[in-house]
Amino acid sequence: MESIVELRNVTKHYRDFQLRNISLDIPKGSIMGLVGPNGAGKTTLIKCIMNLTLPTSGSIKIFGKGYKQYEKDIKKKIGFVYDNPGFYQDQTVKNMKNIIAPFYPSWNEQEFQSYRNLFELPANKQLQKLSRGMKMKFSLAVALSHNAEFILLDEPTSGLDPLFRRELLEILDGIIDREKTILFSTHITSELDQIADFITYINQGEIIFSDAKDEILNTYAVIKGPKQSLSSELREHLIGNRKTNYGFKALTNKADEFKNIQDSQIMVESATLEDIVFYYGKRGVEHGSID
Ligand SMILES: Nc1ncnc2c1ncn2[C@@H]1O[C@H](COP(=O)(O)OP(=O)(O)OP(=O)(O)O)[C@@H](O)[C@H]1O
Repeated sequence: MESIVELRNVTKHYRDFQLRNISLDIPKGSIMGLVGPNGAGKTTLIKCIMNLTLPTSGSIKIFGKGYKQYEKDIKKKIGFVYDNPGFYQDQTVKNMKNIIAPFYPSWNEQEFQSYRNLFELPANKQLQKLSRGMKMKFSLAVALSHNAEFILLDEPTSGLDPLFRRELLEILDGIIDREKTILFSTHITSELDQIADFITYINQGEIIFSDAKDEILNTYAVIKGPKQSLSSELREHLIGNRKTNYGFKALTNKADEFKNIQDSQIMVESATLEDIVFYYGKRGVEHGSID
């Protein structure tokens, strides 16, 4: 499968934070969701992919090309949505669009106007007078109007009302039919349930898993049982163990093995993405200890 984005052993060192050894492939024509808690490194990773910050080490190829030689070519084919895109805030929607459009040889004015109407963006309002959600919509309308092959969205739904969030997901889902590739970061796992083909979960600067969504949902399960069933062997397979009134509750990445478990008191349930993210978040503090 052709990869639109290829990261190999990418690191980024800040004083108090490190993005560690990130290797990632985003297959052409797919939607990848990037999820992780606050401060996990999602925006840092996205900035590396956009060449807005230089990795400390490792290599990045977009459309099979490196930024050193092909920055302009690459950037023209990316639609980037985030909440501080460096637009001139004193310009109106219409003027800012006129400044941006010539940068893209494949700018599609008709498409921009149809998104502007759909998003109810007032042409003559200054950007600084738009709400956060409206600014995000403007950024989105720009990103979707120059026939970008790769669309990168950093928390595009933050600041958007639930109705528009849903509409946005439908738009993203729809444009995939036209062979585009999408990476978007979010805190809302239900959005990934709806549209993502692949999920990458990062925590503390490291990829914990990156795989096809269906594969992930098959790999993980939520395990519940009474305290007396919690053998040391069982603990080895549990992630984010939690004490409950009944006994324990945890995640496992060995769902298959638990399907055949002999202990009739242990319950095995399908895990949702929200479960997976929740239990991994608990991992550092509670792994293997409920006593
Ligand atoms: N320019 C910078 N200089 C120093 N540290 C930085 C810089 N940018 C980000 N960081 C740190 O890197 C860590 C990861 O930040 P990042 O914004 O990538 O996380 P995130 O996963 O996007 O978080 P959130 O979900 O809260 O937006 C944080 O601890 C942040 O303080």
